[in-house]
Amino acid sequence: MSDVTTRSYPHKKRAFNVALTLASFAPVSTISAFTATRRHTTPIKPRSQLHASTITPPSQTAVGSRIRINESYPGLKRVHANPDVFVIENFLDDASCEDLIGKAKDKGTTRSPVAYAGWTDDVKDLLGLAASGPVTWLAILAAWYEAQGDENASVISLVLHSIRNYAGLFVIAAVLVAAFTKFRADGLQQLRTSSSTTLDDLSQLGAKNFVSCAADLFAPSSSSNADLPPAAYFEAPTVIRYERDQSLAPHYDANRSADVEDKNRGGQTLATLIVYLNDVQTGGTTKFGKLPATDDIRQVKGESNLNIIPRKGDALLFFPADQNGLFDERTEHEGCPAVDEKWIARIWRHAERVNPPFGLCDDAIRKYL
Ligand SMILES: O=C(O)CCC(=O)C(=O)O
Ligand SMILES: [Fe+2]
Repeated sequence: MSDVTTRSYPHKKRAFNVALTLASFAPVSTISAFTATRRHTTPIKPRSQLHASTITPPSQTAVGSRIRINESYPGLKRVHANPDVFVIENFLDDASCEDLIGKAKDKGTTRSPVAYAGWTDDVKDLLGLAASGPVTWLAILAAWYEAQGDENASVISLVLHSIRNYAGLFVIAAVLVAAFTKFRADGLQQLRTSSSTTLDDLSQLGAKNFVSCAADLFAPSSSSNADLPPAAYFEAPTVIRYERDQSLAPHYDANRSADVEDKNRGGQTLATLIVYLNDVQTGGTTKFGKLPATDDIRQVKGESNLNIIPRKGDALLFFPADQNGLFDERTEHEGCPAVDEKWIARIWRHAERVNPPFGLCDDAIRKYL
């Protein structure tokens, strides 16, 4: 069932598929699940994508190959193999990093959204459960109770009363399910405390350079569809600011299954590209709780998990799902609590074209890239 992304958070389970992906989250997102506004989640894919979990993670099915990238991209360094995680040294120059921060400040950042991806499935499941079980039995029971003491009660009137009761109880169940879903979404929002904004104006230096470098990096994976430029698969860059103590809880950027919500934004998230926009001395590392430490200089020392220290201009690249969209459990990651202020910019590369308002518009891609 659902994932809450920034996109999906791990404590999730199918029985109540109430779970965070973004999600990321996603991602997920102005709880994008409840609004039609642009999501600059994670989500918390959400997608998605920090759930209370009684949940046993599903057994890992064989994850296939990731999408192809330009393996000779300058500065590309693998810090984990299978699943592949790369850092890319000096991916963006200082001027681009500063421009991204400046434009995000000018536009203003708002609380980062967490997408409760899969909420439609949850609502369907919960309503189905209520309708087939308690609502039916309560309706019949209430009709039977009403018939007590009425000598003229017939089977037909019992059936009619049951139907009437069923309709009333179903409406009550629907209201309760809606309230529960809203409560759940509000809870997930606590998992991501940063603020963010999307920058889709490719006439701006930072956004243009970020998208154009990302397009070079992902060029080989779009060569199968020559009509679509690599940037057509991107969500518009999201700039995220973490102030002291702000964080993003462990989550997945892909969704286990949130097909309805994912449709408008290019389907599954196949790659996450994060650029650190400032140097961070303390806190704010990006940690992969299921992967071992690396010997790279950006690794937090004395830590047993892969945990990357933000360095201005460096990028981090990983693949939340394989090239066929199969969710990769091993890529769970988190933005550890900030001590120094931390700024990042993120692009999610989806499985299919991402149309505006989530993606970039074709004219701008043609004109600026
Ligand atoms: O802040 C970080 O280091 C990670 C951000 C992230 O995972 C996301 O935006 O989905
Ligand atoms: Fe993420």
